[in-house]
Amino acid sequence: MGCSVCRTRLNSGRALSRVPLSFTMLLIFLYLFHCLSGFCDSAPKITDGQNLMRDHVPGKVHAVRAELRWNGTVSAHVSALSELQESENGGGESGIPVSNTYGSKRFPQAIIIGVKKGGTRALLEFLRVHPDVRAVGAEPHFFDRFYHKGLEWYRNLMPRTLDGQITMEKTPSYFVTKEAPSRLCAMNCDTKLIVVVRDPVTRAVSDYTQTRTKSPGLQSFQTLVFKNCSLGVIDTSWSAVRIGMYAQHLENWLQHFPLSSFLFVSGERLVSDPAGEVGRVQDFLGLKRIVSDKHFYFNQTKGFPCLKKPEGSSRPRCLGKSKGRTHPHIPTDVLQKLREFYRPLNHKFYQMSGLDFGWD
Ligand SMILES: Nc1ncnc2c1ncn2[C@@H]1O[C@H](COP(=O)(O)OS(=O)(=O)O)[C@@H](OP(=O)(O)O)[C@H]1O
Repeated sequence: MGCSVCRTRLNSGRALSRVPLSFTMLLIFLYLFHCLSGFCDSAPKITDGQNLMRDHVPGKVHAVRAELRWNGTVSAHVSALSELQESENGGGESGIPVSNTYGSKRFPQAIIIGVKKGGTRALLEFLRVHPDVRAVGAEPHFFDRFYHKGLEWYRNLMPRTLDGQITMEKTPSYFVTKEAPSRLCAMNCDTKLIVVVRDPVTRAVSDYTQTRTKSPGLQSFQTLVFKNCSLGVIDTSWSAVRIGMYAQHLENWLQHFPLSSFLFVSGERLVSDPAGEVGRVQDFLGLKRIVSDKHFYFNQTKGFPCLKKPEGSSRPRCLGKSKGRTHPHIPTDVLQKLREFYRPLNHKFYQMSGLDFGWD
């Protein structure tokens, strides 16, 4: 019995030694193929990654997936994929920490600095469809609220980018923050600045609508907008009014940046012709015009253009409920007074920017 076992072992040993090298290679190849199909228990599954990325998948992920199909180095590429997920999620927007080392965190080369309620979120989401744009999801508020945290804190918030990709963020309050231009210039005076502007009257109503959503007991618009109601004097200390005084804010920025650093985007045209406005932005950023008409459709229920395929999703998506709210009715004479107040300021802004937005 013992001898027969020994004989068997000896025979199988000899047999094994005769196994051709090519057969071993075939086994290795089959194993790698098995893993790449997502069945290796020890390796993270690509399908899991896809679920994590359901909201934001950068264009570069497709390239990484392609590499996953054609190369055998599974773990390196899975970690690259994880990195892209984290970057796209604005360094943890999904709440799922993913470790990675792919690309590098850079200061933004372009920032959407304003204006509040202008359509800044729509613009950023449209730009994120571009494979060469990487952006922080949340508003960093570095140059207004968190400047004391230092530049490294700010840089760390940024998604990792590959060479040739543009890092972006949007914080609409920068446009009205006195210190923001000098602070931003101290970081990089060549930063490209994008300002989405919207008719200041509608913008003020939009701003008021948002505040009222948060504080339902808020006084009426007409109570807040006047310093002296009977004389029709507008209260410029009310932020909903002050933010729309674009010429004044631009003047502050022009102390530190040349006009050529700015691109003014029409908030109205961003709704009526999103591809046209995004086209201008892509040119300004020196990007190939990839985001085009074919990326948008008009959603009748929402009443706004939506993305057919947002970054990271194969399903159409509109912006959330806080974008495109129904505005309350404001008496026409109140709106008229506000329009008159803004008229000279708008004209000054048209002169300064070299663009007539046709608000009056
Ligand atoms: N495609 C699309 N979908 C939804 N909403 C759109 C879109 N394009 C522009 N807008 C307008 O964006 C307004 C909100 O502006 P912001 O994103 O700059 O607001 S915020 O400052 O970040 O709070 C928001 O203002 P309200 O309509 O007053 O809600 C919209 O009018």
